[in-house]
Amino acid sequence: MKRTAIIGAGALGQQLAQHLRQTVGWQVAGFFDDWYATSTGPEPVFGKVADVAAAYAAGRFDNLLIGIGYHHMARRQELFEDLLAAGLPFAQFVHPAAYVDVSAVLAPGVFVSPGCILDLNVRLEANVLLYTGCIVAHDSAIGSHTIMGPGVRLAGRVRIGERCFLGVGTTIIDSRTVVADVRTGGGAVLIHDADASGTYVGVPARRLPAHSIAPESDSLESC
Ligand SMILES: CC(=O)SCCNC(=O)CCNC(=O)[C@H](O)C(C)(C)COP(=O)(O)OP(=O)(O)OC[C@H]1O[C@@H](n2cnc3c(N)ncnc32)[C@H](O)[C@@H]1OP(=O)(O)O
Repeated sequence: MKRTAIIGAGALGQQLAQHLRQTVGWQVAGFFDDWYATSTGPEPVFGKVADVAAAYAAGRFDNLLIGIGYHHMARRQELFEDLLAAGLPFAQFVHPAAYVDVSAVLAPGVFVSPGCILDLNVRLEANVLLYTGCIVAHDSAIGSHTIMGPGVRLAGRVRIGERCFLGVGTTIIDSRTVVADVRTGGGAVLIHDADASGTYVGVPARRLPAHSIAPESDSLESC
């Protein structure tokens, strides 16, 4: 049994932990968090992010997952890359209630929630997180650190860039490309390429002017 530590003891970290706790062969060792000194779950907060390497050397956990959510995409990437470069091993979690075709390729740090379906030749790059019930059809590829909200649906041959957040229920038709740093609103339907970073909403999706977007929060709290 591998003991997994989670970076981030807030809402997302607790959701990831709950899936691990209920999955045979997985155990939550504890959390690392620069803000929270305690966890709402049964496992301890071992310390801050700066303490991860020492705790690993001391044998307190076997591998890591990132529980930093869509309000902090740059931090999500930075932490993953720094810890990987420091030689920390990342887990790769696929919930037993997900279907993943044997041809799918999943990179380190990937998290696939219950109810997801990944079809033929799907590729998830490093640190991708799929919330519950996402469908990724054949030959689609999702870039590093990207998060897909509940019930996102990608048709075949869709390409998603790095650090994207696809809001709940987003649908993207086949063969479309989404560049890096795109965010979509809940229920957005992309029928064209998203060829500029920014926020896309509606049916069919339109890109919002930059001034109408709320700034990201400072807190690491994020679902
Ligand atoms: C497990 C989990 O919970 S994971 C998290 C899941 N959560 C989500 O998926 C949330 C997705 N977020 C949204 O949909 C948000 O509305 C965002 C990010 C698109 C925009 O949020 P904000 O920056 O606060 O923008 P704001 O609410 O001011 O809306 C800006 C404009 O976009 C429109 N708009 C916002 N969201 C949507 C939407 N989902 N669909 C259609 N139009 C939308 C607004 O009507 C407004 O239009 P206007 O300028 O013509 O009046």
